[in-house]
Amino acid sequence: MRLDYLSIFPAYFDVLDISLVGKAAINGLVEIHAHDLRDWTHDRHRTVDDTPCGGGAGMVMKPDPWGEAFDEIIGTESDPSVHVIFPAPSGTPFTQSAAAELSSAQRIVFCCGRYEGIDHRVIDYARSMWTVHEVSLGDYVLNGGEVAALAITEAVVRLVPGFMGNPESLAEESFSAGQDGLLEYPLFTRPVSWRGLDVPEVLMSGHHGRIASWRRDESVRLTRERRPDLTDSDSSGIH
Ligand SMILES: COC(=O)COc1cccc(COC(=O)c2cn[nH]c2)c1
Repeated sequence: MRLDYLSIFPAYFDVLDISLVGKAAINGLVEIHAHDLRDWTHDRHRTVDDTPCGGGAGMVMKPDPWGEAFDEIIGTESDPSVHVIFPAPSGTPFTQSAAAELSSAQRIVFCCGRYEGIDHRVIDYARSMWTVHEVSLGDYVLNGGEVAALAITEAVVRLVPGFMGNPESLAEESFSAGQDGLLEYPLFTRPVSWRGLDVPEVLMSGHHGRIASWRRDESVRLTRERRPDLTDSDSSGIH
């Protein structure tokens, strides 16, 4: 999998060389390329933004640098196998299933917006050429798409076959199919008693049926408490 990052702060992605993703990059599973959008400007100030047509506060990212960067980084041929991701507050909520789908992509290009956003024609052009995803990580606003791109990268790359040392652990995570779309149950390890707090007895019983039942009950309780929106979805085992 090749990952490209287009940003006016490409140094954000240096961290990928040391993190979990770095290991994947080293063993050839993932190839990382970060690019400075200003490399595709031609004025002395390397300008990437301008005032919004129609007025309004803030600045909008100009389309020209994006178009020239696309030409050089991705090419001028249409190719639906290339996934182009625009993190944005206005995007579709990013989910574990979206991460799973993207984990089989051969190429993902992250376009990190700043200011008030990117000229919409950039997204329209990208949609005419590649597979575009405008995704939101949540109902809040960041200063730019870089942090969101890092989060999406981690969610996707850890699902790439061969990346995780113990793939079984993926099956029991929150939101994974193995959990029926429920939140993960509470986890414990040794010592059995810690600062007056004990591991639930059932987990020390060695009775696998009771342990499975306790874990399911805890997942249902937590999901009902924290994520009632998940309890009605078809994917969750509770209704
Ligand atoms: C079409 O894409 C764009 O115009 C992107 O423009 C912007 C503008 C400001 C901030 C961001 C970063 O994304 C978020 O804040 C975000 C993502 N998830 N939740 C919050 C992106």
